[in-house]
Amino acid sequence: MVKICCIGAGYVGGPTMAMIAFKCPDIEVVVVDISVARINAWNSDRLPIFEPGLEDVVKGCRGRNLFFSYDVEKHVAAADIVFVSVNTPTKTRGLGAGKAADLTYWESAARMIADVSKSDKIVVEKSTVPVKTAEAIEKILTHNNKGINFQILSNPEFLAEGTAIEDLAKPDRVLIGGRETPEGQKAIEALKAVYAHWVPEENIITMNLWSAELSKLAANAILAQRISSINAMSALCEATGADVSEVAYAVGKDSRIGPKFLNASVGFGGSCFQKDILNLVYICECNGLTEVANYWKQVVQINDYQKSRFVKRVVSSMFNTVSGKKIAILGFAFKKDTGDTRETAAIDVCHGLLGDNAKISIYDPQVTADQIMRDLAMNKFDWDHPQHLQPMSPTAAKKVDVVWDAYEATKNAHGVCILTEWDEFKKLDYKKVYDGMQKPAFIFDGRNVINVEELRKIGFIVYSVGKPLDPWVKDLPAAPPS
Ligand SMILES: NC(=O)C1=CN([C@@H]2O[C@H](COP(=O)(O)OP(=O)(O)OC[C@H]3O[C@@H](n4cnc5c(N)ncnc54)[C@H](O)[C@@H]3O)[C@@H](O)[C@H]2O)C=CC1
Ligand SMILES: O=C(O)[C@H]1O[C@H](OP(=O)(O)OP(=O)(O)OC[C@H]2O[C@@H](n3ccc(=O)[nH]c3=O)[C@H](O)[C@@H]2O)[C@H](O)[C@@H](O)[C@@H]1O
Repeated sequence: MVKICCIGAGYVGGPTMAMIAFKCPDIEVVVVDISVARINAWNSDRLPIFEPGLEDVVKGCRGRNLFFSYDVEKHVAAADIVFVSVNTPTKTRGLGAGKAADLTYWESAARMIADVSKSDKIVVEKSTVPVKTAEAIEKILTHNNKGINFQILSNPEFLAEGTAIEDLAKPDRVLIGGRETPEGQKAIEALKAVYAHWVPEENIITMNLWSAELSKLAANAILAQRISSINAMSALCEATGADVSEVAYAVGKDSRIGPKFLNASVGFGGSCFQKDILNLVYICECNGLTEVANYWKQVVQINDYQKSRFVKRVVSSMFNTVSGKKIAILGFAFKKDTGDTRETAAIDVCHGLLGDNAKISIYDPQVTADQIMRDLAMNKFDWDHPQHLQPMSPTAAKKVDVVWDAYEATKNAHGVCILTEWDEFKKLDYKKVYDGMQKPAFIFDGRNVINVEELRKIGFIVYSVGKPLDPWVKDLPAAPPS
């Protein structure tokens, strides 16, 4: 029986390995992590991450051929194929801080693999890593040459949170990069055989290591670029009376462009887009490609601009101050159908509003109060962030209240900001929300989920990203000086 061990039981390691175990009953899969709490949660009825459909897949094979353990070394030693799916965050200090990928976790995983291995192994890069990482990993794995053969493969993951199970069950493509040697090709075939249990052969693409590593960064950069492109258009729509949804629809009808990833928003979030683009920028700079680096940097800068533009809209609409006013925040996760808050636009928007002394009341169906408080108190690297988005003092957290109901959050509020596109926000009783609020009642839709006309009829002053402006907002400057 082929044995797989995956190091890292996070948003990628957990679901991807669960899918492999589910689809390949003849393979034993053990997911290991240094976090005991995370492993305990994977072994419990309350999984550590919220992901539609995940529970059924895990329950379908846990204890059969899917296991979660914190006995990292034992399971790595026993495996034929070791996936590494540890975090690769942006460096916060030292050389390349604020841009380069921090490979500390990867390096320590690789050293451990080298130390405990007694048999040949295929080591698979599942984490998103800078191009050429495999070369460094090879050096680490072979540093205490015990005659063991390690083959490194790059097998980047393309799942999106909230749709991870669908994405894993029917991937657009599975990418496998490896050395162009007979041993490298043999390793590629071995990994291909795992995916071939459920992925059609034509969707399994093989290539050289560096192309596979770079393809992952390129895909995320291009996806994020589409969002920044439409968000940049949203600012122009507001200035001209065009409607960004209509523009996106018209543009997306061009079969060369396609309709996906053209939803204007308060800004993209998530653990990867910003981190991977910054990483790409750093790699370009290291290769002397200044113009290319500046091009991609702009995708992140437009995203920061969009978040800060949203905050300015809120403040300027409400008589240029939100000081002492209650603002309801509906949605804190970086997108719907996940409880993940990493790099969510909501953090920057809340910082901006707190910076203007607002009192905020937050409701998200999947994010805990503890998580929100941690997010708002954390120090974020301040690369290129405008002044009002700088880290706040811990005392500011006292002005934050987290509640478990949208109506509670909006009660007595002067304004409502919708920051995540949860389906339930489309179905709220907005008459009830309006009746419970201070007047004039403002609503700022950062996700274009509400029916603007209906809400205006109720009496709300409505701002919706990229939509024709409410007469109230129209007469105000789009971006007053900070
Ligand atoms: N979150 C996502 O949707 C996607 C993430 N990725 C990439 O996958 C990688 C992992 O991302 P996530 O799963 O979101 O991160 P995560 O933070 O949820 O999970 C990483 C896990 O690795 C564990 N870990 C770190 N060092 C370890 C070590 N030495 N030994 C054992 N366990 C260790 C941590 O405790 C943590 O539980 C990143 O490189 C990310 O860019 C790629 C595609 C999608
Ligand atoms: O490498 C990764 O981590 C993953 O990053 C993204 O997945 P994810 O961040 O989970 O979610 P997305 O659906 O891409 O959304 C990212 C952000 O963009 C925003 N978004 C998305 C689409 C859109 O049209 N507009 C928009 O503002 C979302 O609300 C969210 O904040 C990619 O879609 C995945 O393919 C990739 O594997």
